[in-house]
Amino acid sequence: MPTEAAPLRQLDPHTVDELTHTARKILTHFGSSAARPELLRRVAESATRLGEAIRHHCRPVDTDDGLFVLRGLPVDDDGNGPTPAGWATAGDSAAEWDVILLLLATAMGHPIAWEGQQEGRFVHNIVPAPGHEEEQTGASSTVLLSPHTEDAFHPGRAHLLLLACMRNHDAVATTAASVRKVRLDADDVALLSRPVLPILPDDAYAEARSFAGEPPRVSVLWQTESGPTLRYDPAYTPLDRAPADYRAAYDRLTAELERVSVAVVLEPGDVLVVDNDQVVHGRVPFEPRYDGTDRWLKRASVRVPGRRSRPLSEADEHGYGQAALVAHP
Ligand SMILES: O=C(O)CCC(=O)C(=O)O
Ligand SMILES: [Fe+2]
Repeated sequence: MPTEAAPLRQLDPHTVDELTHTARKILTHFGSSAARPELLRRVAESATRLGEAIRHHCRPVDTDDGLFVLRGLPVDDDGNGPTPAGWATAGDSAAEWDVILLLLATAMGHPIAWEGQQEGRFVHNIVPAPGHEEEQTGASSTVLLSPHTEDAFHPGRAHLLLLACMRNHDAVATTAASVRKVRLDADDVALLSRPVLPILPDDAYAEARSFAGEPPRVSVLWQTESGPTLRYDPAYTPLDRAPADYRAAYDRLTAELERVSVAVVLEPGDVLVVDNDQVVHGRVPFEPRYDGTDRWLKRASVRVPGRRSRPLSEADEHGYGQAALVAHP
């Protein structure tokens, strides 16, 4: 898989100062990055005052890569302390970055959280966790995290995913594959645009996995005015229930996504912004260190108001009883 330069949006020093000072002020005022309604309100107010440069850097993805990297923000490696041993104990580790991500997310749309994931936090900590090495979740390490749409099981899933790198000593790559680079014949596209199979909730959602309702069947591909979009998570798609021709088309999509996949090695301070309708992302396997110096990302999810990138029928889905919490809608 080629390590390709992702489109880079380099922040200038003035913009970096503006963002970090704003975040520091908010954090000092609230004492914690835990996203209480008052903090989210303050973030929303502050975001409207951010300068034109930030707004420009936070514009939608504008290439078929379906992603970009914001670079230039500082990470205080010593000040951040050890990499948390799991999201549950992360607390206010690198809390200033939680606020920076919320500001960036707010400049792009509405940050969202899930009641059922990481205790409803708006910014998740992605770290390898003992006992979870082989899962298909962000807490895994020794297995390939296969390409997926984030929260593919849910109609309220993010339009944009922000992954900020705090630490990545072993240069472990995030993978990304854009549906806009995939070549499929018209029959495959037609087949995969039909709602044939459901996408079940992933292991990060304990409650949703025991939801009693009938799983809705969903389209994997969807055509929009600006090009195709996708909703894809093979690890949670019961492919054995589909007819052979559908499975074959799905396999060809998988092979194409593999062909166009790129490896993005995030450096501390990088914020990878992925369009969750155009790009599936994953991560290569790695050996966890479990010594406080492990790879450490922070993740925020964004809904973009008014975006029309998905089938209207998604509005009827139950979302397995999971509610997305939307900040300042
Ligand atoms: O660890 C990564 O690079 C990506 C993990 C992931 O899939 C996620 O955080 O949603
Ligand atoms: Fe993910």
